[in-house]
Amino acid sequence: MRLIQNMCTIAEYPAPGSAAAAAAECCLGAAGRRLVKIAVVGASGVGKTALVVRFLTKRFIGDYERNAGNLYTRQVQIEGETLAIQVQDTPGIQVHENGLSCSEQLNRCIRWADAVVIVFSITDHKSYELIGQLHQHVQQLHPGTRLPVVVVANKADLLHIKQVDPQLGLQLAGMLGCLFYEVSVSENYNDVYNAFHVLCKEVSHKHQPSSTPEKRRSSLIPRPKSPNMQDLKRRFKQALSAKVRTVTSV
Ligand SMILES: Nc1nc2c(ncn2[C@@H]2O[C@H](COP(=O)(O)OP(=O)(O)OP(=O)(O)O)[C@@H](O)[C@H]2O)c(=O)[nH]1
Repeated sequence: MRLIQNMCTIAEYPAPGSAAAAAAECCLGAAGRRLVKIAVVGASGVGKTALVVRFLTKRFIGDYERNAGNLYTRQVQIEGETLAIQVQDTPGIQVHENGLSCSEQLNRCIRWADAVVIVFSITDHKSYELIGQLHQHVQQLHPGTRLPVVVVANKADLLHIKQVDPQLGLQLAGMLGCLFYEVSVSENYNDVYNAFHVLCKEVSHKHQPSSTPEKRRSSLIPRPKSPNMQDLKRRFKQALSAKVRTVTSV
């Protein structure tokens, strides 16, 4: 859903891929911040907008209108480094008899992302059933790489009307190789923050070069041989040639 209330703390960005979004990325680049792009996906009504807004503003505002797909930005500190995060809220996914129905807009958002949050609601079994297919779809749109994904089970405060045991979400996430968070966007900010934070950390580590050019260069410089080894080799050769000489002289 789209946020109705005026949120001055959130910088709202146009859709990914547009000229304005590219300009926004350039600005962030110029500020020298590494950029982490996260898409939030899931069935309709599971609380995607509420989750994004909670993460960005710490507030839960229960009143939203249908989501047109907004892009927001904020900065976070990950292991002493300030990263710029762009979070793309997406329209709810529809399910048809023959599987998922993902619009081209949604596919563009997923391709654009460095990481994905897949949300379901514990009060909606159908939203849980989507997770597997959605995860597969995300990975198909990123061939040749394993995109970091976190599965979020939302509305943990509504236990009296739950249709899915959060434990099932944990098991499924484990099978898919994803991180898992059970949250109540309405009641708990910390869990929401942790879900995004851990994802940013994973992306940040993934993008970190395994070794710096300086390290690589130094590993190419041959190490000086141990004088003892050289000495040993010389003595071994001498002994060998002496033996050869004795053999040929016989
Ligand atoms: N009780 C409770 N309600 C929640 C929670 N999170 C979201 N909601 C409510 O669930 C409804 C749907 O939330 P949205 O954030 O609009 O859901 P969405 O996934 O963005 O929906 P679409 O835009 O249709 O895809 C709203 O009325 C929210 O107030 C939660 O943790 N607990």
